[in-house]
Amino acid sequence: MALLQTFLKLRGSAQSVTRAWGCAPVMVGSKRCQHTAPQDTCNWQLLDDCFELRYGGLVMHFNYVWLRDHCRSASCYNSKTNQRNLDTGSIDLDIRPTKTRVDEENLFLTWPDGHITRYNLAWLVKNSYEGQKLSAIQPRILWNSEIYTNAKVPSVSWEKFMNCDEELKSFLNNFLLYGIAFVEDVPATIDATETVTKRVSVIRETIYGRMWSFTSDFSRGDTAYTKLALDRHTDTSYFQEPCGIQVFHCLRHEGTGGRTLLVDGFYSANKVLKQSPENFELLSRVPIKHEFIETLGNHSNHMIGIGPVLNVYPWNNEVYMIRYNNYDRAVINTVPHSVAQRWYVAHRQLTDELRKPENELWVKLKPGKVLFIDNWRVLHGRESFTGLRQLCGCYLTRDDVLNTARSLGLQA
Ligand SMILES: C[N+](C)(C)CCCC[C@H](N)C(=O)O
Ligand SMILES: O=C(O)CCC(=O)C(=O)O
Ligand SMILES: [Fe+2]
Repeated sequence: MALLQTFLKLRGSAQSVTRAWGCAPVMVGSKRCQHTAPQDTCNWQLLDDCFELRYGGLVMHFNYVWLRDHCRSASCYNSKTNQRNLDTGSIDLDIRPTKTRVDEENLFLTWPDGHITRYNLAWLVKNSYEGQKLSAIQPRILWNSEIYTNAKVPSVSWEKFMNCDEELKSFLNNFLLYGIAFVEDVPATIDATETVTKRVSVIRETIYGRMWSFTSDFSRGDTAYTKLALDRHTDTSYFQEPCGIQVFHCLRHEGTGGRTLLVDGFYSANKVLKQSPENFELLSRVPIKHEFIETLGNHSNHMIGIGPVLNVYPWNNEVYMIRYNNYDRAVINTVPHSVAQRWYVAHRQLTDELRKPENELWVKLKPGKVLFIDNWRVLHGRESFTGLRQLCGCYLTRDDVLNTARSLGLQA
């Protein structure tokens, strides 16, 4: 199936991408000049408000302050620490190069004070707005139940996972591609769950604790602590920064039901984008509130998170986080009545997609099987159950998981 081989990314229609600081496409004026590099593959011209470079099949536009600001010379940039030395505040905002030259691999710009900046052309391709737009920040395989099942994503086993970096890498690679990943044969204890988790990254302590373990004892003021079914949702939508990763390990269940539901939120978001860019836009622009109010026993918490259902990178409309929890969604008072109806229509379309049976992946968590969920992408839920059921786990900080992935050479 083509979908399996393709790394899909979510991208908006061209008109919904706003370019606040675009360059003027046509140029008149005395500074206009055209040059061709020796091997004829690189063309450039100094336009009035930007430098235009044609190279590597791309037409790129660079702001002049940007070109001064990103100088990688030793006095402007510390390549040992990868930090900028140059004081951006001291650049003349009307700066223009006094001399421009291109050889096979480099662009040389001489600035009014005589300083020379050398840019490798391939570096410019990679770091230009136009070049960046071509590649997704995060390659992903969007899935419904059939796609995920057919992919036969291998689980890793505890022994190997703990001892072999290649296993950790392939686990993280699958996690980044699909938003879920499993480790099998983990001892059914909170301690072992913590150990397996710490192999991936840093635990995020929250109002629920660091490592948590819960049963249906209603010890906290939330439906999770009951035997009731829970429809698909993301957790901690009421945090300004919802938790990046959720870890689940079912330590015991003597009873029926209690299966876990997983749905790829980005797959559904992509369907909305394809069918109705206007609805996608509403879900990515209109901010709404989620809230957790707890007054139970000695727990007193009031959390509020505000943001759109679909969080997208503004420069390419790639979705990076879905915030979807109908239980915890607060009173909508951030939306004028003229938008409310359209927002509900858009929300309904997303809900209909998320609820399609073919998008549902059901798994029964058993002792030994630890599930990692990308809580910014994959929704989880559960079937109602009977009997004693104990689930333990924790949340992870997202930055640190991505950091581990990058340190192993993965794109994240
Ligand atoms: C996972 N753990 C049981 C600790 C907390 C559950 C939090 C549930 C909450 N309604 C939410 O969606 O964030
Ligand atoms: O009980 C479960 O399987 C999951 C409940 C839930 O949604 C949660 O704890 O976040
Ligand atoms: Fe949850």
